[in-house]
Amino acid sequence: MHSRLSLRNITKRYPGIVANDGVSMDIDPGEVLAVLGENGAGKSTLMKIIYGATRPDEGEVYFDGKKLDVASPAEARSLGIAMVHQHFALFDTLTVAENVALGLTRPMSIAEISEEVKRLGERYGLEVDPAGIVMELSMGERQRVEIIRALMTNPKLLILDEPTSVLTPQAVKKLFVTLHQLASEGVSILFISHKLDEIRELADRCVVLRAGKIVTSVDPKKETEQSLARLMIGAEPPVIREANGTPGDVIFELKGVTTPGNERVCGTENATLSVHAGEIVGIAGISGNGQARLMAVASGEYPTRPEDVLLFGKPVGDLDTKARRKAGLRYAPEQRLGHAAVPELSLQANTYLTGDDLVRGGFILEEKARRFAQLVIERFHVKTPNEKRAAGSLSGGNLQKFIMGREILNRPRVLLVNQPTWGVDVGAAAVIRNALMRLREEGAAIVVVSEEIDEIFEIADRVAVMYRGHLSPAVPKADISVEEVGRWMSGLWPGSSFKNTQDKDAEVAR
Ligand SMILES: Nc1ncnc2c1ncn2[C@@H]1O[C@H](COP(=O)(O)OP(=O)(O)OP(=O)(O)O)[C@@H](O)[C@H]1O
Repeated sequence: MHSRLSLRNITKRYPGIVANDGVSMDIDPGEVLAVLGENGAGKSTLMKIIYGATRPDEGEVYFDGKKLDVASPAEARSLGIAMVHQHFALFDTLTVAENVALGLTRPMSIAEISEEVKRLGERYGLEVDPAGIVMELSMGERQRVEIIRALMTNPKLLILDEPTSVLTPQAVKKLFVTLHQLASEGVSILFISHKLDEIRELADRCVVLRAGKIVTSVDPKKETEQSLARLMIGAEPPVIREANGTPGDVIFELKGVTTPGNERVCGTENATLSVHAGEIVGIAGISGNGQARLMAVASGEYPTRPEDVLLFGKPVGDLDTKARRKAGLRYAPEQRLGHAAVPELSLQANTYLTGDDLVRGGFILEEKARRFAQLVIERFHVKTPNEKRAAGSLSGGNLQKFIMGREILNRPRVLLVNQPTWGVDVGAAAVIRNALMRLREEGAAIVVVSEEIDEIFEIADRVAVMYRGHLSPAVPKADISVEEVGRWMSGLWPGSSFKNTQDKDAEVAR
């Protein structure tokens, strides 16, 4: 029997970097293989080569025993190779069904596609509205579209580049059931994840990439999370610092903010939150429950009545993001490319976007910006040859580190962060979380929206949950358990108007 896929001596160089360095590996039919590696280790590059999105400089790819020279993703798909990307490869202005249509290998009408999207969504717990415009979907919903789109091509090899980063724990469970089912039907699965527990749960085998080379191949079920982290980094992973210091005055408030939603975007309903200097409030919840709007309201991207948002006790609801930055509030949004950074611009030029002190009298202070970009790269261990590189050429995790570093090193008094460690490896996640803890110790008020309950419990002082636009009270972390937060994620917090809901979400949470 042939391997489903064999790689022989794959090498890919980019200016100044060998992204893949003589990689050889095999994957059998029905095997689930995880690829583990730090940000920038070369995982995505390898997947793109298999999928025909990038050409290797050297080496061969064999699929079902036949030598392949895949020139394009369309060709890969027609051979039975499907990929779920880390950076969603969706067209923002098209509907879900239209996006799916673009990835199909056989012609289907939009009506047929919509039916199929619904059917697959229900079967695999990946519900999404086929008529929804992608631009207006949450990250979690976009991820679901990507996965459904891949499944619709009936792949023999399914490549998943961090597919669970924005899925709820329940959706991850369902996805894993789906993937196990697909594997038992003979589909080979190549899976990139930074979540070591997921690798242990899902994969039959795990290869570790370090600086473009495979350093080892292990049975992840025989490893611990600690030992996997050590294999990946080549050293002990950093430890998260303990929270020190007591919170000060309330310096940031949302005062019963109600904003209209529409069919696609969840608004907010009487959202109230007070954040003290020197504390981190974590907001848990499934994405698409109003977190994006809440952050837009808090940051100034969605103006409200002045008195809806208070910064240092002053009404700022009608001020834009720039004016709020001037007053000491900064925001690191969820979407790295397009929202937080311009992919075509260099890292240095991306510092101008929120670096108000890098521009004077309409002129850019080039040298200051260059030094600042270098400082971010150094402090946040961003792997890139230099600050002149385009943001879009960085690996996903490295760009995330750069964006977080850009905002944190500006020393904001209030920091709003949406998914701070999305797609970031365990070592780098510790760097980011520690930087947030340090900022908190220095007296900043920090709001972290995260779908990772573990992350919230690791860094937050108080925990709140968002559900259908409603924000729960923020309670001290010591007063609530992970299970309870899980229940609150279905709106079941004390005093909530959803307390008696018997809907599907609540069923799932139980
Ligand atoms: N188009 C490109 N141009 C220049 N350099 C690139 C390009 N694509 C990738 N690289 C570089 O190749 C290296 C490997 O990147 P890759 O995206 O494969 O890493 P990764 O292991 O997937 O990281 P992450 O976990 O952060 O997604 C990185 O140093 C990256 O900056």
